[in-house]
Amino acid sequence: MEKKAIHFGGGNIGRGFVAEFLHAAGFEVVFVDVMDSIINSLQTTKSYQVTEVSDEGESTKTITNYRAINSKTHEADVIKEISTADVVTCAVGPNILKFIAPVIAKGIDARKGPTPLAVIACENAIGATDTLHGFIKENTAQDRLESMPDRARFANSAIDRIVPAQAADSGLNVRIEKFYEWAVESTPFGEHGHPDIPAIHWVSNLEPYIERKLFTVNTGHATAAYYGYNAGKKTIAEALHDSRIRDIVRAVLQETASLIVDKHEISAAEQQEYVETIIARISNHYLEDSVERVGRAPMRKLSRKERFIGPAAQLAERGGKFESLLGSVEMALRFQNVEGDDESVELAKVLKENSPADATVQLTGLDRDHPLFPHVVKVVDGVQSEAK
Ligand SMILES: NC(=O)c1ccc[n+]([C@@H]2O[C@H](COP(=O)([O-])OP(=O)(O)OC[C@H]3O[C@@H](n4cnc5c(N)ncnc54)[C@H](O)[C@@H]3O)[C@@H](O)[C@H]2O)c1
Ligand SMILES: O=P(O)(O)OC[C@@H](O)[C@@H](O)[C@H](O)[C@H](O)CO
Repeated sequence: MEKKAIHFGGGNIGRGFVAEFLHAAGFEVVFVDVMDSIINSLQTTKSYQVTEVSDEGESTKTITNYRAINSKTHEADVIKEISTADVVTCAVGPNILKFIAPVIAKGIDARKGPTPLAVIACENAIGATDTLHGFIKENTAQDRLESMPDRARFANSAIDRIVPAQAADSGLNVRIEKFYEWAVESTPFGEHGHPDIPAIHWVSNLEPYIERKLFTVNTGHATAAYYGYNAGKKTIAEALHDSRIRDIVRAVLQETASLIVDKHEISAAEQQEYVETIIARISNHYLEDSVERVGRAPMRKLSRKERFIGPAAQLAERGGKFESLLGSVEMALRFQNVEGDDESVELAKVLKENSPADATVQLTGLDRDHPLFPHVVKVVDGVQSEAK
């Protein structure tokens, strides 16, 4: 029988990464989304194209064998599909996980087969599948919790591929970079074994992969985005073309590299090579990735486990250097009232209505007695003072 994957989020990474590799692995993909326009296009178009763009030219793959369901209007259909699926993935954004959990919980509860469903959240966040699992448990009857591992297994992942916002006239087609990395925990599947998806690199300990990815790719990317935005640059490539910003990105990545090397079994030389690859990737001008997309949701990006405060807090605890990361935090705090970005509006409000210390607690989740706390308060105070 054909294998079936249910994928929540028919957006950029959903169509341009997850579905591509599920399709290549022989899965039928059922997209679930709440946006009518995406669902309608997926339902009426039998194929779309994923085009890799780089200095070496372009290469295109055609994706077929998918269906699409709107979970807003057809929840019962989604539950039925999950009850007979092999895999559930999602790429909806970390803040949306709580909204997709109830329908996944119902689908899992309705399962009868001998093999548990594999649930893999593909979001830029540490422990995103654990977070989703927590919400699914909250939406499952108490007397069904103990037997849930018979029906579903949950594996965290680290996912890396730059998929910028797509041109308005591109339809379902996606232009992306060639590079990709998809690491997923293998241990949760136990005796059942993990699903057969060749693009996935199965690992027993995900922490080095997700920390290295989030604190290098995303820290560097977001630093370029916020410095670029504040300097009037349009794209990440344009920001990195500015030697001042490029040097700052390098300085920030030197700080996070010291943490990665110190904490994980990754040598300084290997990390340096990784950093160079990342700088080359995010400088890819064929992608036309806007500073607004990469800087989106600044409150999420300033939160405790995220790309700036996450490594800076660990460095502060270990007596390491974090001054350049504080510069990125300052630039992120200035990403206010950006059109189309609700969090940037909320950020401006939090900064306006709170004392520096209270705003720091609210935005970063740092404890007041954490060694990083006074340093961030100073930065917050500085940004608040400019607005007065
Ligand atoms: N774009 C990238 O380069 C990239 C790379 C790696 C990881 N990611 C991560 O993937 C996730 C998605 O990013 P994206 O760039 O594809 O964003 P996107 O906005 O293009 O796609 C998100 C999709 O989720 C859908 N959605 C929202 N609420 C939903 C709900 N309740 N149920 C079902 N679908 C819902 C949206 O309609 C949209 O189609 C984020 O966590 C992001 O950090 C993105
Ligand atoms: O998706 P976000 O908002 O967490 O971060 C924006 C970009 O840095 C991100 O989407 C990258 O393009 C991606 O993580 C590359 O793998």
